[in-house]
Amino acid sequence: MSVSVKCENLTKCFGSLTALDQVNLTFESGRIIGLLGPNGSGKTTLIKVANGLLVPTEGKIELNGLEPGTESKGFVSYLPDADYLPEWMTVASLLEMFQDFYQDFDIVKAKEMLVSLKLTEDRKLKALSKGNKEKVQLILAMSRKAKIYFLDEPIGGVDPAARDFILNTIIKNYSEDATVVLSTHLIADIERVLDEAVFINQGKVLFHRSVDEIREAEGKSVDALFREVFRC
Ligand SMILES: Nc1ncnc2c1ncn2[C@@H]1O[C@H](COP(=O)(O)OP(=O)(O)OP(=O)(O)O)[C@@H](O)[C@H]1O
Repeated sequence: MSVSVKCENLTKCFGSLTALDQVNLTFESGRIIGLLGPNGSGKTTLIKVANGLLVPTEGKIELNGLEPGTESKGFVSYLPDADYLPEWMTVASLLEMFQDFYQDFDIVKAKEMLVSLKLTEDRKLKALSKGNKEKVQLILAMSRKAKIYFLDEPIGGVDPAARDFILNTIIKNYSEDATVVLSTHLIADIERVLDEAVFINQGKVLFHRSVDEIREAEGKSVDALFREVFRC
């Protein structure tokens, strides 16, 4: 295993608001890590900084030793939390676009996943329901043979019946030396696939532990611990 994501004193301020506050984290390859925290805790901000959409105010993040930029985009697959693809494009044309953009895009795998989720290629994105649009976006992100995946709320809008398929897709489709960092509020659904959990609150890391260790030491699930730590 090698270090694939490293944050050193990573800080991001929006005016007087500190969205990320001196974050120090190290993620190794081959791990699936859940970024868990209440609304507004800084999860999306961290993922955006990692993907070069936001610039740190202080500190840095490195992806396989590189700061986010053109080179890192070649091996980092990013699923944003909001719709980001042109709505007028059909699923088929999106597959072609990804194939043109990313050398590591596996179109055969993407097509197989579309069939499994009963999605057809001829429809325009704008004609799809919210959940089906999310499925298409996730399929595109997971069909890259990337080294690092950042998935911001990958199953937020997806119906419970499809969630298991999608989680299995995530597990099945990432290679053993890749790293998956995902943010979610659906901890109970997702924790079975997680190796590690980062609890984050008001931009600060509360802890970063292995999921097995949490279960053994605390005698409860990650979901139960989350509810306890962040009880309103
Ligand atoms: N572009 C921005 N301008 C100003 N403030 C911002 C901006 N983006 C995020 N914030 C603020 O930064 C903080 C962290 O937001 P972020 O979206 O990272 O939280 P989150 O943990 O992803 O939340 P959620 O679970 O609700 O998606 C919040 O207080 C948010 O209002």
